[in-house]
Amino acid sequence: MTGSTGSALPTPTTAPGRDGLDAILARPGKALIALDFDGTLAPIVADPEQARAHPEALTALAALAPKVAAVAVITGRPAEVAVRNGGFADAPGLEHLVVLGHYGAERWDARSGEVSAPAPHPGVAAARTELPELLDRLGASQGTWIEEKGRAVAVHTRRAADPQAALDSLREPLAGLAHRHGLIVEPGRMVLELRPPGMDKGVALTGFAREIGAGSVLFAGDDLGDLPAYSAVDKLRADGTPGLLVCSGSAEVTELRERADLVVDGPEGVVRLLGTLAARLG
Ligand SMILES: O=P(O)(O)OC[C@H]1O[C@H](O[C@H]2O[C@H](CO)[C@@H](O)[C@H](O)[C@H]2O)[C@H](O)[C@@H](O)[C@@H]1O
Repeated sequence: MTGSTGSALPTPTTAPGRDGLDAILARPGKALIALDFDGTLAPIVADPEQARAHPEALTALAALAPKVAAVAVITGRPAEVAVRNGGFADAPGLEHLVVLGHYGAERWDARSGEVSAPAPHPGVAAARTELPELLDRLGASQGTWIEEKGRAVAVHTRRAADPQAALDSLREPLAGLAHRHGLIVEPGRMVLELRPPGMDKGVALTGFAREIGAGSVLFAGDDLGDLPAYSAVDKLRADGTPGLLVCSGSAEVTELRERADLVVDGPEGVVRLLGTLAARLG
């Protein structure tokens, strides 16, 4: 499913994907370009605090944004963290950017510079309190650590000697903890996040596409938390809105590759695609 890269626009490998790209090219002013952050716009690193947008990302986004209906970042990160690590605040050309954080529960608008969000779920505080003792009791692998996310709490294993084994050993106990406090577990790349139910990137993407009256949608992601957005694009397509599913390819996650219309080479490939699309839209 890998499309060609370089200065020519790659050709999606599926018919719906080709229709999606054709629709974006035919009526760019109706196109929504929606992008995940970590692993898609920002290369994966061991310390999430150090994750930054690819050096060419802002240039590509700023070139594309004025030519399409909207550009949105849809991320599991708190919105303000994605804005900070992405360098999105006050970025020239991105005056209308929207960042939907916490899988869409939070929203930052570049126009106002403000974040709107619902009241915190009480289960998050309760789970947070129990989590360190639970990890101790389980003898969690060295390198396992807790990320405080405000509206959620996440357990990372990327720094463990065997990250996948460390992650797998925590799945059941963390599912139990989440369940006791009315939360869900969001699995990701060497991370298990305990977060409130009721929102996902698919709901977020569909809502924003409706809000702006999108006539076509491009969504790019790399991780399991992006699958609901893939399903949302499938549904939009079934309902008559063309869409293009882009996978920011990695060796860690294969599920998106199988459903994507176009697989590119990680954030480098995503940024190249965005830049090429902007150039093509002239
Ligand atoms: O929805 P996303 O924008 O993809 O955010 C998902 C999670 O991203 C972060 O974790 C991931 O990136 C880290 C930095 O590269 C990496 O160390 C970690 O292994 C990845 O899972 C973030 O820390 C999580 O809170 C986000 O939910």
